[in-house]
Amino acid sequence: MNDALKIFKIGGGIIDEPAQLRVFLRELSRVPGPKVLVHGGGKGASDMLRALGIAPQLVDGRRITDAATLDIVTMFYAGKTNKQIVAGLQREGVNALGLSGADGNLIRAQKRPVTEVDYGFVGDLTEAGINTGLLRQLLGAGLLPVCCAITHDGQGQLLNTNADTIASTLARALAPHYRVALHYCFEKDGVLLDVNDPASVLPRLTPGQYQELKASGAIAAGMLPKLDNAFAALAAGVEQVVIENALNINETTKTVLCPS
Ligand SMILES: Nc1ncnc2c1ncn2[C@@H]1O[C@H](COP(=O)(O)OP(=O)(O)O)[C@@H](O)[C@H]1O
Ligand SMILES: CC(=O)N[C@@H](CCC(=O)OP(=O)(O)O)C(=O)O
Repeated sequence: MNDALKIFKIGGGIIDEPAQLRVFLRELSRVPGPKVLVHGGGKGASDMLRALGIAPQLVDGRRITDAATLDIVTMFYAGKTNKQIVAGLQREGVNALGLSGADGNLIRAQKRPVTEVDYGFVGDLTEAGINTGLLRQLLGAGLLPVCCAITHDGQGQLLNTNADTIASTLARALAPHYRVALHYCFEKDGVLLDVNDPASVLPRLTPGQYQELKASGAIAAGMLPKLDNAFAALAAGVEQVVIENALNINETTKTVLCPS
């Protein structure tokens, strides 16, 4: 039987709040067994772009990434954010190793083709682009890989890739080698029936319920691409997919996705 592996994803809402990030990293250090952490940081990147006089542009939750934007998000995700998270894990006694997709050829992507929207330097992923051999070696050496949202195309071009998609694709690529649990962690306790009522956490969610709640507007905005990625992982052999509060990853309140 394969070993268990937990993949955690955190986004900009948590990363932007140093006290919350610290709580998450402490809780993560208490989770037993091999782990991978994937992080975004979209909120802070948008703040930094604005501070530098560039208006952030997002379409369906995906950032339009021109050359100047790519430079800044690379510095922000693969530099400041990744290294602060790694340093935070070291403080908790966890030997973390920060990586972009170019490092060790970890994540090779394809520049998104131009259709009605030109996303610029945005990378699309397939499971074949994930260097599972490297991840298995790092995990075998007792390291905790910390992966940021920057990938590469193998021809020297860095690309910006949505971090929810990276987490889902890593989980799918590693599913033949481990019993993978994928944890999407954010600032709420799970998927809510009413986004304004923190107590309305759905303990389980099926694809059918998701479609109904999407049609009624109860599930919207950033939760849509997150759940699309999450259900794709579940359908592709990832054993468990949960949506939960980054501050309470060792607690029981969360949304567990069910195949039917
Ligand atoms: N039904 C829902 N339950 C929980 N969150 C929801 C729901 N519908 C919309 N959302 C929104 O989705 C957001 C999460 O997506 P996003 O901001 O992209 O997260 P992250 O940056 O952590 O990846 C929540 O902060 C919330 O505002
Ligand atoms: C192409 C694309 O959209 N890339 C994302 C990568 C960061 C991310 O996904 O951050 P969160 O997890 O905090 O949303 C972006 O630049 O916003």
